[in-house]
Amino acid sequence: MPKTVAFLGPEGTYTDEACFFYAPDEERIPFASLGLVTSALEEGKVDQAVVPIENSLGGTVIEVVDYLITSKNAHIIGEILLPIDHCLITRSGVQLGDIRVVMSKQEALTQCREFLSTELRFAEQIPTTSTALAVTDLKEADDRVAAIGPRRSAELAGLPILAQGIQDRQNNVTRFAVLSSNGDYPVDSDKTSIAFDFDRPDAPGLVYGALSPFADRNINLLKIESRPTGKGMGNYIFLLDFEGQIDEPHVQEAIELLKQNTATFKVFGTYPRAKGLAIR
Ligand SMILES: O=C(O)C(=O)C[C@]1(C(=O)O)C=C[C@@H](O)C=C1
Repeated sequence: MPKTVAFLGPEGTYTDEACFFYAPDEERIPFASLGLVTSALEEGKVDQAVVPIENSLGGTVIEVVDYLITSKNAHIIGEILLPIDHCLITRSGVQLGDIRVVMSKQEALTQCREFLSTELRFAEQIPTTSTALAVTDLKEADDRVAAIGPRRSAELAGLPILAQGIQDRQNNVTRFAVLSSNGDYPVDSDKTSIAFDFDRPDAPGLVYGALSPFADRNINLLKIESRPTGKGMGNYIFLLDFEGQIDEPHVQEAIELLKQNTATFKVFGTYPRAKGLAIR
């Protein structure tokens, strides 16, 4: 039986493309928002989900990282790096000077900040649940409205592209995570993502002390960031990506030492690191 894989719809989103790249032969199911995608996984309605987690211009997709922090079921089992090339899409016959409103997912608006602030500086920006939804909504909108989305979403909607490559940098890439509710990890895993917070008040050397067991064992850290815990100003949970599989002895040693100072400790997943960009 094919697996069911949830993704952020409708058809034509960047996540649709990443999901197709990951699971061309599985049953791919679109959901109307990221919240609905993660709930479907959490409630066991689908086997897996593909979600955007980080962009090279805009940084973390906060909604997804906050879901991973609280989820009881989700594990990262893979990642996909997709080049992101944004198009300005309109109804037919519309010129740049006609546009008063630009709709897209907030992440896409953020990635096109320079274009929007120079070419469309007086246009109102309206966030939508996905880029492709903004594009399909154009069909019911008037000529003053434009959308930012992938070329494929314009093709699917039969709408013209007024400008392409409007993101602030040409080498714009989004990292997507493949999430599973099954705890098994892929055999060829070589990257691990964890989260932790400290069991003691802030003090000099706290983060240094937590990370030094990784440096001492030659474990390459790939990413570190913090998110507020919500328990008050100055309370953070740290998110760490590093090279290595969770059950390698030197990784286990570093984690055991780290855990001596943590209140919360969670493994988001151990999975194969993306070897290159997903080719279209
Ligand atoms: O709206 C989409 O098309 C998506 O797939 C979501 C998303 C995101 O949230 O990061 C994915 C890639 C781009 O960075 C912009 C939007």
